[in-house]
Amino acid sequence: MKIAVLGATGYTGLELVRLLAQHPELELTAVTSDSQADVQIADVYPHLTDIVPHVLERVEAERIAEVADVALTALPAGLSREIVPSLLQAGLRVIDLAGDHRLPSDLYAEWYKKTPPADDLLASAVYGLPELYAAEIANAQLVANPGCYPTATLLSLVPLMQNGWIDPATLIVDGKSGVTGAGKAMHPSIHFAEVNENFKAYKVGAHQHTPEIERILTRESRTGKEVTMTFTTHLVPMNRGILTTSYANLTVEQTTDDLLALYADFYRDAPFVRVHPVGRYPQTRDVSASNYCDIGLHVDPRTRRVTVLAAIDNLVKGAAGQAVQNVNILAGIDQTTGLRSVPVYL
Ligand SMILES: NC(=O)C1=CN([C@@H]2O[C@H](COP(=O)(O)OP(=O)(O)OC[C@H]3O[C@@H](n4cnc5c(N)ncnc54)[C@H](OP(=O)(O)O)[C@@H]3O)[C@@H](O)[C@H]2O)C=CC1
Ligand SMILES: CC(=O)N[C@@H](CCC(=O)OP(=O)(O)O)C(=O)O
Repeated sequence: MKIAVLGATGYTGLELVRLLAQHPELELTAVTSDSQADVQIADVYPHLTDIVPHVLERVEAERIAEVADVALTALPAGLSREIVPSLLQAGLRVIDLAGDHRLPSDLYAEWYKKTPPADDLLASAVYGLPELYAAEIANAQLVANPGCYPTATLLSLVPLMQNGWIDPATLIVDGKSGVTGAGKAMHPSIHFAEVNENFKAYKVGAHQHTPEIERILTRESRTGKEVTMTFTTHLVPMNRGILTTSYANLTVEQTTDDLLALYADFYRDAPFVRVHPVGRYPQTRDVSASNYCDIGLHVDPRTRRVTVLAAIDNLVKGAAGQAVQNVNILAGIDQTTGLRSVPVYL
């Protein structure tokens, strides 16, 4: 299958290029950029010298459809919405890494403060979390690749939601992200001096991933009751990685061992989810540059609350790796193809 990466000069786009350059069955055939059009990608990013020969081009749907079967859009929110319809019309299948096709139009307008895509397009988009929706992804024309925080949060909470073992009204999620999560566009709040030797919350009560997480948890909830949660995101002075910590009251008398057995069973066929044993908890270093999501949990017998932790690499399982996993599913090949790389511990 031939693949085009739109927004190849951005952080997730570059990660897509890296993964596709070493993928045994997918072929990278086009890369786009607006600011660096007509320049060889290796001249912009010398680490790609002698590895990726492509010249960056401007987005032109018909031309991309001539050389590719699938377009991966690693573009800013709002821009994907403008470009995706022309890609679909040109006959491409699309995996959108931006948030534009993950929410119904009212929630998108409210949380992204942008004009939403057309309702029929949103209705046709499949939410691309392979551990839950692989069958739907396989036949999709448009896949909405999940957000980074939602990937870690959903994988760490869905087993409990499906079984009704937590009270969703008590759910609190803390997210911590490395700085590449914000993309390469410079903003004063992510200036080196603002981030280095500092730790701060951001978008408190206003993070755009809140409705994405709540909707999928509601869809997967045993009771079907609408889930609302408290969600607070924090910026960590490191390049890659997300760690989420979720807290909720248990509705059952289960122990840590019981819950871990549930998770082990739930993810028995999920090659990228690793459930830690009792007393071991995920850390970002264990998943860095890999497509793994590590999960660990603890039931506090004093409070009857569970703490669930998950770690992912925001650029890989939180974006580009998950997108390649989704392409593998579209292509009908093993979903781990090209994604089995060992995490980079140091
Ligand atoms: N970073 C992360 O961890 C995650 C990001 N996402 C989402 O994925 C998308 C991409 O994110 P990220 O890679 O971080 O973003 P970046 O800001 O790093 O990259 C954006 C890309 O879009 C291109 N671009 C910007 N404006 C235009 C334009 N007008 N026309 C054509 N191309 C344009 C840029 O190319 P150039 O500047 O060369 O023109 C660049 O290649 C975003 O929607 C983001 O929210 C999702 C999950 C995780
Ligand atoms: C550290 C940091 O700033 N991270 C970004 C992640 C953005 C993102 O992934 O945006 P969409 O999923 O909405 O496209 C944030 O928290 O907004």
